[in-house]
Amino acid sequence: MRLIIRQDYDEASSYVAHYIRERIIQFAPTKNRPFVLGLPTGSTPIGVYRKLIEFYEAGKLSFKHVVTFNMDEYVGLPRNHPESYHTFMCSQLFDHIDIPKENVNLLDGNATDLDAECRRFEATIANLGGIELFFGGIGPDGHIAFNEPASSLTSRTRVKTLAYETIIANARFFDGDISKVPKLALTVGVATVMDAREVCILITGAHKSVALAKCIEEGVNHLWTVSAIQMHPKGLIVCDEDSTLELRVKTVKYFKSIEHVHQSLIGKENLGLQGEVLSEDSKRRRRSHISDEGWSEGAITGEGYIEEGYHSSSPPKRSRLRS
Ligand SMILES: N[C@@H]1[C@@H](O)[C@H](O)[C@@H](COP(=O)(O)O)O[C@@H]1O
Repeated sequence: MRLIIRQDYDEASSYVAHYIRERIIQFAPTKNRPFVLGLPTGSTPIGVYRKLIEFYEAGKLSFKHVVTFNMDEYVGLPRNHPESYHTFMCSQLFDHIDIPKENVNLLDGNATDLDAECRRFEATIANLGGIELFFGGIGPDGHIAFNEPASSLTSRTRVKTLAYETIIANARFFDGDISKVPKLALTVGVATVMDAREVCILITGAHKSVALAKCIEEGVNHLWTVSAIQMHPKGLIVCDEDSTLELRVKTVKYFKSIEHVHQSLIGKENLGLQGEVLSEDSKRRRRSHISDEGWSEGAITGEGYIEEGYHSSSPPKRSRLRS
């Protein structure tokens, strides 16, 4: 798993928006081979959506061949209610980009058969060959989508009763009135998110620092459902400085040092270890390694070696460098 730490909310959001843009462009989607993107709601992704709209307006990104799946939706809230996730997604993103309406998938919280609606959603994802990149946020209790504490880590899309903490947290969107917050939601499961080929979670603010620490420094735990990302082969968490408050200094330094090496390799991506110009094939293999989970198995930089995240001047015992 990679942890990218940025100074504040804006910088972290910008990082994620660039990441999504890059992935879509690299994928080169077409009508028959669309890029399938999972998306969250909440206040956290707003900065990312703003940036994606900017890319679209500047002609730097098109969503014509992007298919989206949203993580969750309240049960029983009219589709056009100002706080429905449907309304949120249209006003924050879909109304401002060139995504075809038929490419947008949101759970219907007013379906007469909610279980059938959840099965339909999973089947639609499967028919498209799965989700390429799932972008998500978390609640302060470490829940992902509406997978509240103690949700099964193998869960799929289903109806969920909201935790009292989540109802309180979301009351801010309902005039601060807990009684107005729906108590049920449809949500993708933890496994639905983890099945995506890449998962990118944005975590910002001091109020999420305990959840971030549980997710990074402790084991996979159903009480902090986002911690399932530890089992993902391509998991990325992007956070701001405030959210790192509960992390150990060593943990923060470790991930920052990995990123430092990563950056220096990207900057030197045309050169081999001895300064030789790399073949296209080597560059491609190196790029795929660079975009991988990290460098903890011992990677080499121009400045020296890094083993398990710490700089050293002697070579690692087991180098996994591929170019
Ligand atoms: N179901 C959503 C989650 O998907 C979201 O991650 C969370 C955090 O919201 P915010 O980004 O506003 O903190 O809110 C809700 O619970």
